[in-house]
Amino acid sequence: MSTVDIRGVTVGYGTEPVLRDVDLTVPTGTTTAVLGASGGGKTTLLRVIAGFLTPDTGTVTIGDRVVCGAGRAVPPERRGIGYVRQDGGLFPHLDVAHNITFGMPRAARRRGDRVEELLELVGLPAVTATRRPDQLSGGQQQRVALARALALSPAVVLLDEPFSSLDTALRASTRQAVATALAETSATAILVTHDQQEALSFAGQVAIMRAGRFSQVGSPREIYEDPVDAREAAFLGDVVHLTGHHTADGISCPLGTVTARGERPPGAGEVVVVVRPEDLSLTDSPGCPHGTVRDVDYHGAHAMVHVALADGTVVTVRVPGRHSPEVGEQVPVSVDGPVLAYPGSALV
Ligand SMILES: Nc1ncnc2c1ncn2[C@@H]1O[C@H](COP(=O)(O)OP(=O)(O)OP(=O)(O)O)[C@@H](O)[C@H]1O
Repeated sequence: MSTVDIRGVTVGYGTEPVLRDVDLTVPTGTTTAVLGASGGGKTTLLRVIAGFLTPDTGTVTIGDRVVCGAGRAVPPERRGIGYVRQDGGLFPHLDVAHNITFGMPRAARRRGDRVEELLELVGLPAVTATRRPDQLSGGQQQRVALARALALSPAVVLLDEPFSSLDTALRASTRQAVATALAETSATAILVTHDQQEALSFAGQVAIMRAGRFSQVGSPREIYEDPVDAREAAFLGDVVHLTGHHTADGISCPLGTVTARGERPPGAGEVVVVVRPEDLSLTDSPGCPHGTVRDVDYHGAHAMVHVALADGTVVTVRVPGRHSPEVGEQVPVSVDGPVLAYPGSALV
């Protein structure tokens, strides 16, 4: 049983802390994605968990063992952790089999079927074993890197942006293979990424890191559908930001009078109304505004339709690609899903 528990971790490289009083619990056998902008401290967190960096304060517990803090510092090789780096970090002069068995005790290395077993686990054919890294695609190299990380049956696997160098198609298939392999080994995994789609689709829990702190930790749906503020909503996906005002009937905004879910705090004054383009539609409803299609970004499966409403506000509506209207058309815009509201004024 290897829950990873991080409590009150503060750490930096100089005078300024990079992580400030960070808490995170990753339940045993689950995957958490740490999502954040570049430079936010994601890799630093992995380094602390792995034991490459000692925090100034706080503790890291793996299972029932405190691995750092409270006067203890278990060295990296004794933490039971597998680490997959952004570039895979394979030894270029060794074939795949030797890359995978590199850290294994000699007795285990002699058991030839372990390599085959690990290759199968990450979805690679047994013939791959004799190839060198430069004879593999980027996605295959990342799968070998995972196989190597899993070779010692670690309780915890840390993945530092392992898919970021791959192109879109390879990225999706490699991600799927890695997710399946992790599920089969029941390892507790932490994936660091700055890709929102990757975080939402890969992990059971997503932790948003902003300036060295977690601004929100929750399931992918909680994070996407109920972000803590307007900035985080925009970080997680496309949004329409509008200024609204409280009235007796709800919040009045350019889309009409709407009822906001999850307003923080509920009450008075001006608010930022946040709605996702997929929660708007080009259909008529009582009291809905109309506008003129100003521009259409066609993406095949869907299109982003930019509509200028009568008061000059421009909103973006996501529609199925085959339903995209022509520029200049007059269209209604209805709210078709949840609306969020936060204190303050719309961001521009
Ligand atoms: N070895 C180091 N010495 C000094 N500063 C460092 C070191 N490593 C990282 N930093 C600084 O710490 C901050 C956080 O870096 P970190 O690599 O943890 O961020 P990140 O969220 O993983 O970013 P990215 O997504 O770009 O990899 C950055 O400002 C970075 O410049």
